[in-house]
Amino acid sequence: MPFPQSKIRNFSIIAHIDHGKSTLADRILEVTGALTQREAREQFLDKMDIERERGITIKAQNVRLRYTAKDGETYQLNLIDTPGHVDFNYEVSRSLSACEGAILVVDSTQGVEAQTLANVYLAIDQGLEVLPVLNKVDLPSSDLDKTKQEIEQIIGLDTSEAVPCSGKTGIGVPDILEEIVKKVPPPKGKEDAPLRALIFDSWYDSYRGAMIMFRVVDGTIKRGDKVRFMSTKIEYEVTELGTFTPHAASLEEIGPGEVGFLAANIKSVHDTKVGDTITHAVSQNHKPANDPLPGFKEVKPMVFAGIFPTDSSDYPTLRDALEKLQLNDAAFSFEADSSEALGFGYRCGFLGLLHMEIIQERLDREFNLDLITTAPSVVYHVYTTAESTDTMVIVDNPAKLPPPQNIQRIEEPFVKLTVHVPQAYVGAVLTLCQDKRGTQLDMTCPSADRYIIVYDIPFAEVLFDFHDKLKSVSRGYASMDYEITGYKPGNLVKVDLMVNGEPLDALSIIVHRDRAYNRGRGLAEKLKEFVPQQQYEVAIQAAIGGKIIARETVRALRKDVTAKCYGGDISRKRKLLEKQKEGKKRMKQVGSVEIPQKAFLAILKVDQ
Ligand SMILES: Nc1nc2c(ncn2[C@@H]2O[C@H](COP(=O)(O)OP(=O)(O)OP(=O)(O)O)[C@@H](O)[C@H]2O)c(=O)[nH]1
Repeated sequence: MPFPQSKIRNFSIIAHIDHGKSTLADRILEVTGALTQREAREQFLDKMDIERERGITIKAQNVRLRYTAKDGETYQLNLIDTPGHVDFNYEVSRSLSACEGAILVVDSTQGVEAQTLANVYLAIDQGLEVLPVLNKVDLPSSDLDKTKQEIEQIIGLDTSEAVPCSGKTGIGVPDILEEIVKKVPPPKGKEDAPLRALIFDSWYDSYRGAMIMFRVVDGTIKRGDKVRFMSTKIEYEVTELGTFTPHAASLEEIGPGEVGFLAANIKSVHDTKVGDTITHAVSQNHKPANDPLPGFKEVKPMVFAGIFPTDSSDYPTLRDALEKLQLNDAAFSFEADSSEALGFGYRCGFLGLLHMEIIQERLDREFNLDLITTAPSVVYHVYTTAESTDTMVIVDNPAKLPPPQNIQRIEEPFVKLTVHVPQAYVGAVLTLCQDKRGTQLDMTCPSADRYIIVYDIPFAEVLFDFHDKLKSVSRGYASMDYEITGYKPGNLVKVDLMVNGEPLDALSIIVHRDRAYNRGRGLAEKLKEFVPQQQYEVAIQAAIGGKIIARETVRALRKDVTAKCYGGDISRKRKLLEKQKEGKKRMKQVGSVEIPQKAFLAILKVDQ
C-alpha cells in the first residue's frame, strides 16, 4: 500500500546565501531523529568535499523523514535542500517542482537580501506555500521586528506566524515542523492513473550506472517494473528503488506524492534527461501515460571557456569525465575545440564563474586531470557583412571572432542587476555600476536604511570581479542578483596577445573599445609577470586587429636551479630537478615559451 498522500509533506528550504539553510536542514534531521548529533554537527547534507570546504551548497540533496506531529499522526516529510548561489538558480527551481511548500529562511541579523527575493519569486511562481522563518535568533544582533517588517514590505508575505528560530541552538525547530504539517498542502496525485514521475536530478555511480532522482506525481512505481523515459522512449527494468533517510535505504515501491531514486543499469548517460517523465512500458498490468509532465525550462550556459589537458594523452579521459559531470549537471555543456596555442580540448559552457570553478575543481579532484582553462567569455552575437540572409554568428570564443572588416556590429548580453544596500554605501554602488557601463533603471527605499538599486548593465561587466568589488565598496553589506534580459549592440573589439610573435589565441578577449588600450597594456604587463625568464629575450605584445598597442619584454636569464647545490650532493640536486619538473606540469608550450596555467587565470584579475 502506498503511503497515504494526506500524510506526505514535500518541502524545500530557500534562502539568501549564508542565511543558514544547511544548518537548519541538519537540525531538522536531528530533531526528527534521522541523524545523530555528531552527524548533524558535520553538516550531513553538504556531501561534496568542495561544498564543505567552501561552505556552500551546490547539488540539491533530498531526505525522507518520519515525523510524529502534535496531532499524534505520523507524517512523511520529504526535505529538499537547495543551493543559494545565483549561478545555481536552475537547481532551485527544479527542486521546487518536487514540492508543495518552501521554508523561507531569513537571517534576522541581516534581513531580506537580493537572493532572498529571487528565490522567493521562484517559489511563488511555482505556486508553493511559503513559510517565512527568522533564523539566527541566538545572536545578539538579531532584530526580529526589522526583519519581519522587511519581509512584509519587500516581499509582501504575512509574518504574523513567522517562527523565530536558530539552526545553531535548535530553538524554534519543532515549531517549524508543526507549521510544515499544518500549512504545506499534501500532494494530490492520482493513485490509479498511469505512472508519471518527474526526473529532477541524476548522477553517475560507477557500479550502478546512471542514478535518477524523481518525484512520483501519479501512479506507483515498483522494483522490477519495466519503465519508459517519455522523451527518449527508451525502456529499462528498475533494479533498485530507494530513498535517503539520509542514508540510502532500499524500497519496494514509491507511490504518488513520494520522492525517491532508481537504478536500472543505465549505461549511457544520454538516456536520462532531467525534466523528463518516467512512465510504465506497455505490459499486461500497465498502461503508459499519454502526456508527459511539463518539464523544465532548458538552462543555457552563459559563460564559456576552453578546457585543455596539459598532457594530450589525457584527451579521451577528459571527454569521459566531462560526460559524467554533465549527467550530474544539465547546465554544463561541452564540445570539442582546438587551439593553436593549447592543442585539442573542449569548449565548455557554464552558468557563471562559480559554476566554472566548481567544474574545474571536480575535474581536478575526482578525475585527477591536469588541465589548463582559458579566460571565460560571454556569448556574443556578431552580425557580419556577408550578403547571405543569415548574417548573425554566435561567438562564445573571442579567438573565433571574424576579422574586423567582416563585422557589421557586435551585440553583447545585458542583465538586469539588482543590488540591495544600506544607505551609507549607495553612492559607492552607483559609481561602481556607472563605471561598469551600467544604466540606472530604478532606485527604491522600501524600508529604513535599505535601498534597492536596479541597473541595466553588460553581463561581461558583472561576470568577472563585480561581486568582489561590490562587497569591497559596501564593506560586505551589499547583496546582488541578476537575470539576463537580452542583447544590445556595443562598441566592442578583440584584443590579442602574442608571445615572441606567436599569437596566444587562448588569451584573446573581447572588450569595449574605450577600455581596449588599457586592457591590452594591463594584459601584457600581467603576462610578463608569469612568463618565466628564458635564455633569450621574450617579447609580449598586445594588438587590436593587427595593430600593436603594447609591448613588454621578459629579459633573458639562464636559471640554474641546481646552482645552490654545492659539494656534489646528488640526492638534493635530484630533488630540485624533480621539483622543477613537477612545476612544469601545468605549463603549456607556446612556440618556444612555456606559459603557466596561472597566467590564463590572472588575465581575469586585470582591472577592467
Ligand atoms: N549563530 C548562528 N549561526 C548560524 C545559524 N545558522 C547558521 N549559522 C552559521 O551561518 C553560516 C552559514 O550557514 P549555512 O547553513 O552554511 O548557510 P546556507 O544558507 O546553507 O549557505 P549555502 O549553503 O552556502 O547557501 C555558517 O557559518 C553557520 O554556522 C544560527 O542559527 N545561529
